[in-house]
Amino acid sequence: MLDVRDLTLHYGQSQILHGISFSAEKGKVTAVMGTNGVGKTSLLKAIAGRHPYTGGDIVLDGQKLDHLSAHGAAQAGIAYVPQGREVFPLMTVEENLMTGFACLPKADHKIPDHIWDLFPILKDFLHRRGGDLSGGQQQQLAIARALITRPKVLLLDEPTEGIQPNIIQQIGRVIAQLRDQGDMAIVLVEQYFDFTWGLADSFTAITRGAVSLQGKQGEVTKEALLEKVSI
Ligand SMILES: Nc1ncnc2c1ncn2[C@@H]1O[C@H](COP(=O)(O)OP(=O)(O)OP(=O)(O)O)[C@@H](O)[C@H]1O
Repeated sequence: MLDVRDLTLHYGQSQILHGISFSAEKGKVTAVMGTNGVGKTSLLKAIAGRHPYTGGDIVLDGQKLDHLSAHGAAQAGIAYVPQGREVFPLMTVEENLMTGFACLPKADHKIPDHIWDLFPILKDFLHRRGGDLSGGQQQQLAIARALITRPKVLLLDEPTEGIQPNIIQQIGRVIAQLRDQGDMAIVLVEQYFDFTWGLADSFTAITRGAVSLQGKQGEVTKEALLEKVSI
């Protein structure tokens, strides 16, 4: 279980996050929502060790993660699928996947078979360059690369952005399947409201860097959430 407690973050003098708290449980999808620029990506970057936070705590399975580096966060079990995917364009699908090995002991440097069950297209395109894949295929590759690290927490930043509807459905099925396996907490930052409403078990809405609404599915209404995350 991931606990984010009273997290603050600044870019220089400018404060972006004003004390964000939320929990993400194993076997659940926890949605973080909000309009453009409220700080969702900054929040994920802080959890993933990609940007320093200025206050608060990040706690994983009861243990405080003390301002870890990106590598340290990955080793601790936090996998991050960034907005825009950051697939290496000149490396093959296989090489992109192998970059996930960096935080694992050598004995675990093998692509597990369940990756091909989740994303059969990646097996077909194993030797194709990342940059030659479609946006949807790159998103699948980015999620697969994150899963290679055997995470306890999977952070997904806008996985449906710029992706055609049939692949969005497929990505939704993969997220549901990973949730149902029950061994990881999934944090989903997403602006596609209906996709998120249909998938998430709990919701945290952020407005101007602070939590404006929070609750489990069944506790918050669609209308109240829509009001907080619409422009
Ligand atoms: N490296 C940076 N330096 C300075 N300001 C930044 C930096 N990155 C983001 N910001 C600013 O911080 C605020 C929050 O940005 P962030 O990307 O976290 O928001 P977001 O909710 O993820 O937005 P989007 O939905 O557009 O991705 C914005 O005002 C943004 O301009």
